[in-house]
Amino acid sequence: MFAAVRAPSSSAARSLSLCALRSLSVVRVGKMSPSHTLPRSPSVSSSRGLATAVPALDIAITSSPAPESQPATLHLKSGQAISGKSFGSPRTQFGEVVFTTAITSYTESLTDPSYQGQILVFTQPLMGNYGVPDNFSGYSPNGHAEDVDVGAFLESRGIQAAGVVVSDLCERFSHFEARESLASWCARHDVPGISGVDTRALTTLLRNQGSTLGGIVVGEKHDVKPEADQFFDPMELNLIQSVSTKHAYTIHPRLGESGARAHIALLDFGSKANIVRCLVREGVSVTVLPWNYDFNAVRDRFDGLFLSNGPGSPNSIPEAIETTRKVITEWNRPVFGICMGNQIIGLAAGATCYRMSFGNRGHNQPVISLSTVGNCIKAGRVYVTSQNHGYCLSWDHDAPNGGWPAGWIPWFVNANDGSIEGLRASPESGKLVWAAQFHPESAGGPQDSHGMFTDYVDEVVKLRNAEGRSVGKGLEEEQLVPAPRSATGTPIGHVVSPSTANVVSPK
Ligand SMILES: NC(=O)CC[C@H](N)C(=O)O
Repeated sequence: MFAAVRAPSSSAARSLSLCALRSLSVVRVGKMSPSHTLPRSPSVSSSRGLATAVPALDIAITSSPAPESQPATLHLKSGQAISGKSFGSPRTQFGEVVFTTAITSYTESLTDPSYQGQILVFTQPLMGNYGVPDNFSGYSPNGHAEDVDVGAFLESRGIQAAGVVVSDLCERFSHFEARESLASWCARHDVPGISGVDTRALTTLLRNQGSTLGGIVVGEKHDVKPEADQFFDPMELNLIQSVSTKHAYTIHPRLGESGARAHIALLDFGSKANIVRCLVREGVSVTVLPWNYDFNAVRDRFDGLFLSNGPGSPNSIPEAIETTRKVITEWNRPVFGICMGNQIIGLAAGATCYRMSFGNRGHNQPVISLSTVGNCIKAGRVYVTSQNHGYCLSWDHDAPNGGWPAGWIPWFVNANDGSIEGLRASPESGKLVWAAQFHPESAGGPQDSHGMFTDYVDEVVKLRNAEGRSVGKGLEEEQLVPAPRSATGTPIGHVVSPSTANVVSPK
């Protein structure tokens, strides 16, 4: 079944270059007629059904060649091979092959730094149909000022996945926010893709055999099986250090620093931008810290700590586990973790983590809440969630409290596979620590659990008021770089200039 899957033939894609006059950055777009201008309507209906003012952008289109599509084969280390044709960057790339059942939001998924090192297979057959927006067009669909800092649409500045596998690649995209095709976006970010693959059959294979290494091989010798040592497991690397910010910076809410309800520190393991958007929209200032920042040296300058998502294995960052252990044993302010953050809090609390057979990636993962917390999460309810993870906290059914130390309880379980989907400090422990394995910030995905951000920030503000503290002042000016304020700034989840200030040295 996997030997001879063929891509439909098509003429070589013509591509054009698109010059956004505002930023003077040059990007390529897919099939369009050369030398014309795309005007932006001053007022259109947004994808969320709201009548939204859109700033007019004149986009000049000029011809320029796109990478030619070439024969390509996806080789799996387990021996299977599936042929198709290349798109994006015409080069060979190895990694872990994982699948997502998400049917939309390929732009958000591909810019999620948690996909570093992974070749992402989309089970949904048609990909690329609504193109790719300009993250820094200066336009925010919901009119949020803070989108200028973290970008309006994407989860980081570039494509983070190592490669892309699709069934049908749509080259004639259509969406009022689209600026280029999926193929030209991948080419611009030097990311290889393969189309014409029966991704549903491939997914069945990946589900049956579990976590699988593979490589997209492009060009003349695409069908020659790579040597065994060319396949490598990215999960053995510290991927977090390459995606975490290298310096601390602060983003204030719309009302400015003086209007902030609290000041939260975010340990950036490869944070999705929407975590920052969700926090800032709750009216707090957020200081984004490198993954190995010595938070304990500055913790009392903040009202709460947030631990982000991130790529790779949680065991690759023992320094962060140790920092977190100190935080949750010595500090009594609210702490929240998402995905990698959940795993780090669990390990710091004394639980263990395992690599799942094929992980949970998609926007339709049901989780059952085991306890009521705040206004959003009620015990016994099912929440449909967005997920992207291959590791999970262990739970030993034969051990007291699942093998977890006293004072820690599971918060959610997955309704499909029974895996642990979050933990919290028990109410009796007096600690204010919660974490979710899934992504309440979504982007993309259902927003059932968005209210967890409101509940967390409310808890932070409640404690601050109860203790009579004023809003945390965050880091001193000289410990920060200026917050990113433009397309040339430093968006979340992207490598920036190095700084060694207050960073724990890796062993
Ligand atoms: N989204 C995430 O934070 C993923 C965490 C970790 N890399 C995993 O795969 O389990």
